[in-house]
Amino acid sequence: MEIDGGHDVDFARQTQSFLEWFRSLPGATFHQDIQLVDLRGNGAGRGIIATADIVPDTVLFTIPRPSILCAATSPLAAQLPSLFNQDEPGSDSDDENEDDDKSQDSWTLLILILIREYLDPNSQWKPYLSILPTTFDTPMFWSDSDLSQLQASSILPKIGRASAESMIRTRIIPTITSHPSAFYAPGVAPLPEDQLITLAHRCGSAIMAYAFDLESEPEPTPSDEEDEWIEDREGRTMLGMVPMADMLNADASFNAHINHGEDALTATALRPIKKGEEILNYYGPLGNGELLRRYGYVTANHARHDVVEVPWTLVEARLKGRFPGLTTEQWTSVNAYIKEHDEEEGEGDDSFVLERECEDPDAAGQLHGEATFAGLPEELSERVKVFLKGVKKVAGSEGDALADKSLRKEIYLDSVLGALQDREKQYATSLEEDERLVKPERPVERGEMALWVRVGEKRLLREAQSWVSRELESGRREASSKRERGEEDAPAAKRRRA
Ligand SMILES: C[S@@+](CC[C@H](N)C(=O)[O-])C[C@H]1O[C@@H](n2cnc3c(N)ncnc32)[C@H](O)[C@@H]1O
Repeated sequence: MEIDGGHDVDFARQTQSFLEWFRSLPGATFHQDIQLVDLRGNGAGRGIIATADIVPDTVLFTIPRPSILCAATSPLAAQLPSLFNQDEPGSDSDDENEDDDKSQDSWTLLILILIREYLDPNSQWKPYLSILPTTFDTPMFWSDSDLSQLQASSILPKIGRASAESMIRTRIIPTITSHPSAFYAPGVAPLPEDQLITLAHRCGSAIMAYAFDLESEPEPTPSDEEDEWIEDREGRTMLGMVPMADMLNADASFNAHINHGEDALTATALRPIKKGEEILNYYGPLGNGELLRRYGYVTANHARHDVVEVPWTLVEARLKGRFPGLTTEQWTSVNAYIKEHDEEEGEGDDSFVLERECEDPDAAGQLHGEATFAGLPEELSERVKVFLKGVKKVAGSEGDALADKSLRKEIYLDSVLGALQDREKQYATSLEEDERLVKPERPVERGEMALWVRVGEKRLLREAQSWVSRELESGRREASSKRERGEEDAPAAKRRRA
C-alpha cells in the first residue's frame, strides 16, 4: 500500500489536515489519549496508537453518520436518483432494469460515489480522500512474477483482475460517460478513459480494504391509505467509507470495536490498552490468503484461520484408481448417477475447503487455545458416498464388496489422503524448502507475503494428511480386530448367509 505524501513532511501534513477536518465535523470526537501515527516503518501505513493507558469501554472516537461517504450522503443520490432506487442485480426486475443505471449493486455504486468525490475539486471529503492510498499491495496489482510466488495457492483463482476490469468497463465507465454533469463540476475536463479505468480500479481496491458494511436506514412504513407494501428493505446493508474508523489497522487479536449507532459510529476499547500499544480492529476470521487478497498484508495471528482448497477432481482420480476394472461405459454411468444426484440435491462442489477448528476471539478480542485440524468437510464425505453408491450400482461383482462399511471408509480416507498428497505436489517447492526461507518477522515484501500464504496452506495440508492417516490407521485396526473376532459389517454377513 502506498499513500500520497511519500515525504515525511507531506505525510505528516496530510495526517494533520485530515485530523483537523475530522475534529471539525459536527458531533465528531477524538480521545485525547490516542494519536494517528505514521507506521510505514512497519509496512502498516497510518494507524492509531494509545498515548496513555486506556480503560475498557472508553469511547476512542465518534464518527457522525453524515460524514460517512455512502449512498445516503452522496450528492449523486440527488443527481442520479434512478441509480439509487433499484434492486440488487439478480432480483426480480421491472421493465426499466435493462437500463445501465439499473444494473448497479452496493459495490459498484460506492465506486461511482467515490469517483465522483475524487473528480470534484471542492469535495467535502477532500482531506479524507487525500489520505487514502494511491497504490495497493493486494495481488490484484501484482506482476506475473510476484503472482508466481503464490505457486498453487487457493487464492490465485480468486484474485479476479479480469472480472474487475470487465465490471469497470461495463458498469462504471458507461454510467460516467452518459451522465458527465453528475461526475464533473462545470469547467472540469472529463478524464480520458484509461485514466478513468485506473481511478475506478483504485476506488474498487480502496473499498475492498477500507469500506464498512452499514445498516441502511429503514424504509418508511406505508401509510394506512396505501394498500400495498412495496418492499421490505429493513435490515439491508449499505457499503460506506467511514473516515477515521478506517484508520484503524487490524489483527485476529484486537482491542477495539466499531459500534453502529443511530446518529454516529463509535470506536470503543474492548480491554485495557497500554500507552504505546496500537489500537486494532478486527476484519474477521480470515486466513492469510484472504487477508492478502483483500487487504494486502499477512499476520502471524491470522495463520490459525488459514484455509486450503482441494479440487474434487483430485479425490475423484484417486477414487477411480481403486476400481481399475471398470470400463469407460461404466464410468459414464457413474458420472451420470452423480450428476443426477447433484441436480436433485443442488450440490456439486468443484472443490472442498480444509480449515482448522478454533475458538472465536473472546469479548475482549483475545485469542485462546490452539487451532487444530479436526476433520474433513462433511460435503466431501457426502460426495464420496454418492460416488461409491454410483460405482456399486454399475460395477457388478466388483461393486459387491462396497456393501462393507469399513471398506467404504477405507477407500474414502485412502483416496482423500492420496488427493491431499497430490494437492501438495501442485506447489513448485516443498514445505521443507519453504520452511527454511520463512523469517519469523511479519513480512512486508510481496514475495515474502506470498511465501507465508503458501507455507500456511502446505502446513494445513500436512496437518490434514496426519489426521487422515490416523483415522485410516484406527479404521484398519478396528476392522482387523473385528475380523479376528469373526465379526463383519451387517450387509456383508447377510450376503454371505444368502
Ligand atoms: C482500513 S485500512 C487501515 C489504515 C491504513 N493503515 C492506512 O494507512 O490507511 C486497511 C489497510 O491497512 C493496512 N493494515 C491493516 N492492518 C494491518 C496490520 N496489522 N499490519 C499491516 N498493515 C495493516 C493494510 O494495508 C490494509 O489494507
